[in-house]
Amino acid sequence: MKVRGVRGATTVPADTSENIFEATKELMEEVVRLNDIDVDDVASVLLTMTPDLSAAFPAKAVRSLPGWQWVPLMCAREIGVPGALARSIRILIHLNTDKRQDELVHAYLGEAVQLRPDLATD
Ligand SMILES: O=C(O)C(=O)C[C@]1(C(=O)O)C=C[C@@H](O)C=C1
Repeated sequence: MKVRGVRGATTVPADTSENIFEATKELMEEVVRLNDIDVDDVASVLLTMTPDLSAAFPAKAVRSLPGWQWVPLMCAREIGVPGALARSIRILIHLNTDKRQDELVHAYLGEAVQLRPDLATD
């Protein structure tokens, strides 16, 4: 078992707490599904949002998932690089796993697929 990182990113159409909550839950559930993650193997989760998002803490959405209330979470602001993809939420899950780093599947949903086209699966 080693600690590995698995990533995800998504966007929201507007800066509302509902959008942030729903998009974060959807993204987390997709990364969990793609990698068959057991919450007991998760060390921590880092979440970032671009500077144009501030209506809610995305950590709250993660904590609402069944079994995730004890996982250490941290939200931070993404660097505001000019021209970067707007209204973006990113997650980095630190996971204890027997998988190699290249066996983990990262999820870039919707418009966020353009952030890492090299990782696109479809
Ligand atoms: O993977 C992403 O979400 C990206 O936007 C790409 C990238 C990178 O260049 O590796 C850039 C900024 C983020 O903080 C994380 C990773």
